[in-house]
Amino acid sequence: MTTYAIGDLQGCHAEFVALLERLDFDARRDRLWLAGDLINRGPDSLACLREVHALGEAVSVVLGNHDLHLLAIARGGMSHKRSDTLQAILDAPDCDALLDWLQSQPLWIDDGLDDPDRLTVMTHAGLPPWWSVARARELAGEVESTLRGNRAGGFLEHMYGDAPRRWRDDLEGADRLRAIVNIFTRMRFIAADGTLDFAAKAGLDATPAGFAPWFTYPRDDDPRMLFGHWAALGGQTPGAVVRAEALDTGCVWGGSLTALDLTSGERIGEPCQTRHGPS
Ligand SMILES: Nc1ncnc2c1ncn2[C@@H]1O[C@H](COP(=O)(O)OP(=O)(O)OP(=O)(O)OP(=O)(O)OC[C@H]2O[C@@H](n3cnc4c(N)ncnc43)[C@H](O)[C@@H]2O)[C@@H](O)[C@H]1O
Repeated sequence: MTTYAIGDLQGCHAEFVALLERLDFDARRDRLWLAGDLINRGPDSLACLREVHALGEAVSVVLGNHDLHLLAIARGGMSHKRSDTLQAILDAPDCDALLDWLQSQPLWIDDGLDDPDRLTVMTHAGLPPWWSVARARELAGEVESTLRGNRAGGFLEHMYGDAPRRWRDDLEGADRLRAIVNIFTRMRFIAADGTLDFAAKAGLDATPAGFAPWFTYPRDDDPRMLFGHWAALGGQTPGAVVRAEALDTGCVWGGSLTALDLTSGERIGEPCQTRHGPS
């Protein structure tokens, strides 16, 4: 059995299928971790969602900001954005089943919790230095149980926003859940006091003054942290002082789709077939 972690699909279905073929992936034998943002911007989000859903127990997924955006449109009354490519999902006969499945997915997955040397965690955007693994897992669980419960619609209605920009343990209600979502699914640059920047999305040469990538801050523990979300990193984590491994190599922007073999550390790439994202 081989476990592979793959970065943001963003509707790049042809590349996803080609990558699985290149890996000789067998759902009866192998396992897949997907870093979220399965959909949006790319050409075939519906096929991506169906493909991942059909993999059943062979796949573990964390939710990304674009996955939550789809849920917010479908079930939180939010509006489409101009660059969205989500309509085919909303019009599909199996839309409800796909969305029910998506809404039940976690913000966080881990393996090897009982062994600090083997401990591997995955979230869409990363793990901030101020949360231990146990604390982060617990906080992800607060959002996951809300999404699975009867307050999900209200949560999705109030999920959007950049405030509060800094985590506090005494945050409550919608602010608390929004802060957790923003940290796990939108974080890139943070300040030393824990303030998040939501404006900068390019590479490290555009680091805003007073901020630094989340993986350049030390932690008290040393988990292996897999994340997607930040396409401009191109799969690199320059300056990292923790074990952070970037998986989003910007397939939708003309880059490639990358699979990381979690045991050997080998990276296998499938080039973008057609540049899909808006310029
Ligand atoms: N609580 C909440 N509040 C608000 N929104 C919420 C939310 N929860 C969910 N959302 C959703 O999240 C979005 C905001 O998230 P953000 O993370 O703020 O922004 P994004 O533009 O959607 O980032 P994306 O996920 O597409 O990342 P990528 O690196 O691929 O792309 C980012 C940029 O990188 C650039 N890029 C890609 N490859 C590059 C490269 N090689 N070099 C330089 N730039 C590159 C691209 O041009 C692109 O502009 C909202 O639009 C909303 O839909």
